[in-house]
Amino acid sequence: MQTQIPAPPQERMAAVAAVDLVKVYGSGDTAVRALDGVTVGFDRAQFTAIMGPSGSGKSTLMHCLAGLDTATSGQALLGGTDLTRQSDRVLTKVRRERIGFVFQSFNLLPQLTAEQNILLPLELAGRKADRHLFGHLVESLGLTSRLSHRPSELSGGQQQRVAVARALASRPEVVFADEPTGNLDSRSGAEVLLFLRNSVRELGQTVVMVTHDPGAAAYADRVVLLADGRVAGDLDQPSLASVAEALQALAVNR
Ligand SMILES: Nc1ncnc2c1ncn2[C@@H]1O[C@H](COP(=O)(O)OP(=O)(O)OP(=O)(O)O)[C@@H](O)[C@H]1O
Repeated sequence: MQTQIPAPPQERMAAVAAVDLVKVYGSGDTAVRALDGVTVGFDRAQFTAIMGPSGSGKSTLMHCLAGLDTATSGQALLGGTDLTRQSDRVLTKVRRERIGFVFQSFNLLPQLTAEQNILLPLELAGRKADRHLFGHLVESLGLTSRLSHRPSELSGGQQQRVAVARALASRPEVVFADEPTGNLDSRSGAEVLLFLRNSVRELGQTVVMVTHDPGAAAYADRVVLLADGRVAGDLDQPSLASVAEALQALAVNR
């Protein structure tokens, strides 16, 4: 008799995963193997930082996992969806409806108010805002009195907090943050990182962040280290000291 192997329960499946992911830019003598067989999973309701030396493939990995770039081979899985097999039309829909983005440069629309910026992805997806979640995000990000302001009337820290609210307002399966504190002073940066960490703890949000800053990575539950397009380390409950030490070891071994 054949034994049926039960499928893994949904909650145990990684929110996002790369399976033997390869990305080659260009061809022939000038080809660059930016990802060289990366296999890694990012659990639900966990805050993971991706770190590694410049050129190690951090942005490429994030872009492939977010459907912003296509891998050469392997799988980029969001829930059960392999993004490497989807059309541009489907990828646009996936990015709009299932992923939240926070970029270093905020990327707010200058002609819209903070509130309009926060609600724009929901509007584009034809979905109604969850007013309770909206209220919670705005209040805990300290934006209540800033909702009618345009980005030019906000500080960098406030603009990034609007971008964070925008990323979370649709309850996406994952928030990808690319150097979210890169343009912020240390206090504003800490506010954004604390909020991201709380959104994982309190809202069960999954967050994957690329950063160069060991201090920022220490807010995460886990740090995945890349070197030369491969996974080169994995730290649970990282501290500033353990992250700095791991990065130092990578630099020495290069
Ligand atoms: N569009 C592209 N065309 C050709 N090569 C590219 C392209 N984008 C990235 N690369 C190369 O792929 C490799 C990985 O780049 P990637 O930007 O993913 O690294 P990174 O770890 O994010 O670097 P950094 O920390 O400097 O931002 C590098 O060698 C880079 O030069």
